Amino acid sequence: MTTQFLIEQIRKKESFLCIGLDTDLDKVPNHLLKEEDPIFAFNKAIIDATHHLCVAYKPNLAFYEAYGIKGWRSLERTIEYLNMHFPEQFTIADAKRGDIGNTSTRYAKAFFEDLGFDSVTIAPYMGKDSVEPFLAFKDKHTILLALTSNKGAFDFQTKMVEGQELYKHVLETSKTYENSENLMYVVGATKAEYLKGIRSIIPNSFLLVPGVGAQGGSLEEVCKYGMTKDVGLLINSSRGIIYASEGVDFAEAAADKAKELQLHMRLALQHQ
Ligand SMILES: O=C(O)c1cc(=O)[nH]c(=O)n1[C@@H]1O[C@H](COP(=O)(O)O)[C@@H](O)[C@H]1O
Repeated sequence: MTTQFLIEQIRKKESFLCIGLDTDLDKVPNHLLKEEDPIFAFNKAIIDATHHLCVAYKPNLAFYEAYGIKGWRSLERTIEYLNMHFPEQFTIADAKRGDIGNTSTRYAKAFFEDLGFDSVTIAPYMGKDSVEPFLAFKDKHTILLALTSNKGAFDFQTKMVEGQELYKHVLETSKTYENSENLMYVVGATKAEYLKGIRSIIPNSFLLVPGVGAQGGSLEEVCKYGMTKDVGLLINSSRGIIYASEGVDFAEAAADKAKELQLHMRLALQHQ
């Protein structure tokens, strides 16, 4: 998907919501456990109930890999379902990969070609030759971890290196990579106060912003400091939406939560 198409979808739907499909069999409603593929049945119901309110879905690979080959099959069915029925949705494989060049190329093929995702999350720690193989794919997006939402972000990411925080080096250095126009960045909603500084380095890039809802980040603050003229934000919520109810009404409850966020986003877009 091109960035331009994503921007058009955001304008059309008045939403920059990304729904995280962190599907956990300990949390899905009991009646679904009788299904042949309960993870896919859950994801399908969530997608059917929410697709008009969001522009992106982000399955987190850990939740699928935890169930071995069955989990991988559920992931495959989920991305196939999205690509076939909702091709306007931007899809993110939240895999947090990155390795030496020839290995990164294989990861890129797995997520972009075999599974058919639009984007993948990547850890920047191994540097240029670990990131560029992902960037080589046209109309595919590499979402680099910049400043993450968790407490551990302060262990390394905010440490001063040669007079500047490490995450700022990640932003600046990655701009010099080949095909850097295919980069997006992760910035946690819990770190909204850093967004002004981040925007001074990457004024236009899209940011994937997790951490609203269950982790306590503020949607309003993220919009205030992170929004660009082309919006430039995808705000993710996973647990806060998909586990809004444990009962048979789980998909409707998820849609209600998604709608709440979308209404805030509509307001933010109107006041842009
Ligand atoms: O890359 C991510 O998506 C990510 C980066 C980050 O800094 N923090 C973060 O929470 N995430 C992911 O975003 C999702 C957040 O889920 P909730 O806290 O349930 O909304 C999880 O899948 C996390 O793995």
